[in-house]
Amino acid sequence: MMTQNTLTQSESTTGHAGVADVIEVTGLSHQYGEKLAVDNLDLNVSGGEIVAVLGKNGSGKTTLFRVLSTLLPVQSGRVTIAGADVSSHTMAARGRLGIIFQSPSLDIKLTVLENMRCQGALYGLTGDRLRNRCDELLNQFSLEDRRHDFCQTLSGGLKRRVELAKGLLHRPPVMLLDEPSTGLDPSARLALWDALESLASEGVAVMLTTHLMDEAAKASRVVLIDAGKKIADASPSQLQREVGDRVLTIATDDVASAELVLRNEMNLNPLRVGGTLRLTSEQSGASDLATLVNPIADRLGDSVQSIAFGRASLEDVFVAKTGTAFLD
Ligand SMILES: Nc1ncnc2c1ncn2[C@@H]1O[C@H](COP(=O)(O)OP(=O)(O)OP(=O)(O)O)[C@@H](O)[C@H]1O
Repeated sequence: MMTQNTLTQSESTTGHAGVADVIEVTGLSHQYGEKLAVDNLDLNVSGGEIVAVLGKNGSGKTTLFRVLSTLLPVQSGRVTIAGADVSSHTMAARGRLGIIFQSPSLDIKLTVLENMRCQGALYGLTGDRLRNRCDELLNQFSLEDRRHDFCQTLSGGLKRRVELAKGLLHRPPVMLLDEPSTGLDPSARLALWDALESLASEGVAVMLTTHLMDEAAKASRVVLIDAGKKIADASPSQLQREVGDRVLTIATDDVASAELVLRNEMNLNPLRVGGTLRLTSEQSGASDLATLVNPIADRLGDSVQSIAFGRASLEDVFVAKTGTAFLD
């Protein structure tokens, strides 16, 4: 039987084709009834890049992921995966994708190897080709000694590694991951990122969605989305430089009063982020933010809990671009 995941021989791909193979999204919009979830979005990912699509809950990440992974139709705009248009050449596009969903896709009653063999069969891999590819991936993800273990006995991190290995069986040039760190402990996250970096170093285009700032900060590029719109697209360090690189964070007992003092008495333009006030060089007009520390401390007096001078974070970038906090 031909399943959704089965590829015909002519549509399947073999091997990574390198940096020319990219995700190309042009003018993509997606609506659920009246709700515009993705709004005229442009996005490109080249082979060898790890691109994190970062947005708050409800910003449109999953919708974008589902359109790219061919689970939702393209309503408006164009999406190509390694040259295959997902609307007109859906099966070819799917064959060029490795997809890791947020919810685990392993059959926990099967062993690691059995899970991989099932996936291989779906992609038309059999015999020596399948055996050799399984061996290669089990080795790459340090899973050789777990190959005959039932997946229900594996930790969350190991399960994720099996999912990655499964997703790569057919050597896709593009890897899509939806919130890949969900449910992983810190060491499993590190292992996952090692695996993603090694994929990228082989020329695979890696795109992941996340609502975690620290995860996005590890990517080679961050695409920030808000209410379905792309609001920034650059490397984490470029984005941080855009907001002035350095940020003064002021924590006080009464953030509303402190904000008034800074605005009215010191002619500064702080942004309120949660219970703190943040100032970049741009907002303060001061080329050296450090010179503001003592005057602000004097003016706010005892209500100041702390004034911290540090590097801008992706949170500051989000605040600067949208005027709202990332985490409310
Ligand atoms: N099937 C649906 N029907 C109607 N509205 C939907 C549907 N799926 C998503 N939405 C809405 O579209 C918007 C974008 O949702 P989406 O799930 O893509 O965002 P997200 O960034 O992935 O959020 P989360 O991190 O919470 O999964 C939200 O306002 C959401 O409520």
